[in-house]
Amino acid sequence: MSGTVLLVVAAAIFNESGEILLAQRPEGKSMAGLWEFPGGKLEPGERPEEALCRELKEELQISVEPSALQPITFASFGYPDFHLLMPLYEVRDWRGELAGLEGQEIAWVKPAELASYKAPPADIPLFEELARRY
Ligand SMILES: Nc1nc2c([nH]c(=O)n2[C@@H]2O[C@H](COP(=O)(O)OP(=O)(O)OP(=O)(O)O)[C@@H](O)[C@H]2O)c(=O)[nH]1
Ligand SMILES: [Mg+2]
Repeated sequence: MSGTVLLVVAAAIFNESGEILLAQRPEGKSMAGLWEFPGGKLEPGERPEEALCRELKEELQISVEPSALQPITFASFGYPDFHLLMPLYEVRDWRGELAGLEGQEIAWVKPAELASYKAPPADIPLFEELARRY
């Protein structure tokens, strides 16, 4: 059994070619080097959509309207020290120049090629679902 439930919000950002953005977790964070969806934890009092828009601004410099977040699916995964609950939202519209602001590498990946990126275990079923759906 893992401990407390941690709510993390994440985005599948699609470009006009239908590729999805993955970001590489920076050195010094847990699971450094693995490829993941941009996003993060909620701050106290935040709504999930509000938190995701804030994270996308902080991590990628883009402005996204909460109304532009479309729910796709979610991850529910037991890590040794917490249980991750992570809704994944589709994002196709944003303002601003997209750039990795935390020194993270980014990649635009065709849905069918997601599986070749090394990712946190919680993300594997999400990669499979995206490859099926898009
Ligand atoms: N953002 C994000 N986090 C994920 C994914 N998959 C996954 O297991 N996680 C886990 O969710 C947790 C929180 O994510 P995070 O580190 O991005 O949180 P954060 O942006 O608030 O960063 P911080 O901890 O530096 O404040 C981490 O333990 C992370 O490993 C994913 O695809 N995207
Ligand atoms: Mg984050």
